Amino acid sequence: MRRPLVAANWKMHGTRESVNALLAGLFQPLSTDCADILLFPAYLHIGQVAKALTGTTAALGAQNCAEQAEEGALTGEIAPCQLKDAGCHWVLLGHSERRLQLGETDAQIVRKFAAAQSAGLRPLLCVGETQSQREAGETLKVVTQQLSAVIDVLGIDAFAQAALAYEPVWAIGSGLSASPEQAQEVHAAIRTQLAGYSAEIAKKVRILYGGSVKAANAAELFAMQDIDGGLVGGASLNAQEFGAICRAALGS
Ligand SMILES: O=C[C@H](O)COP(=O)(O)O
Repeated sequence: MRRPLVAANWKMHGTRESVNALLAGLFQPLSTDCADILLFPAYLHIGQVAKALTGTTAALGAQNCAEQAEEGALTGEIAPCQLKDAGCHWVLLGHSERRLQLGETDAQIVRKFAAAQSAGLRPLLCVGETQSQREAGETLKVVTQQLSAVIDVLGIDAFAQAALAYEPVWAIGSGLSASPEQAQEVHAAIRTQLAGYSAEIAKKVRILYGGSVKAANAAELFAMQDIDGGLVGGASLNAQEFGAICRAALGS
């Protein structure tokens, strides 16, 4: 049985003050044993969130990292070893906003994945198709290619400590979630692809769904066999809403 994981991606949101208010509102979900909870604040707020999470079981992650594990002369970048030092356990990689708006390639994502792991961070790799790819019937092809890009270079063992998030681009921030059946179809395909390399890893790896997850739809999404939790954007900026999503994971 896979323990549910609910992750909050705060993206480029928040001030020191609003982050403190959000953390205060999250005190109850963070201290209730309903799911593994993971917060991805903006880089600037990592220290502040790390301090607030002391004594809770919640984990901390960064939304991105540099392509090399160690520090060096690379202006404006943040090395995985620095994230680890700041208290991060996880790093989000391959989010569609980075792939599509910043031109991040599979090759870069693979280098970040390797760098993160060698610094002791666990990657949460995002995959997902655009609206036009879905309409062209290319959903499974796109998602399996994004996953293969990592497995082909780093091998299946790279997923022993990692997690995946299926995030259909058309569902992100749109209010239009994939239906539980649409999401389950892709999650099952991802697990089957992993099982082609290692049945053990396929069984263990958590595959989160992301894309307009809210309190109102979380329970039905998390009830699906291969959906092991959520990667929550907008709704994670509201403590009550995110708390309800975490509680929904308890019933899954
Ligand atoms: O990383 C989170 C996803 O992009 C989902 O965002 P959303 O919940 O605002 O649709």
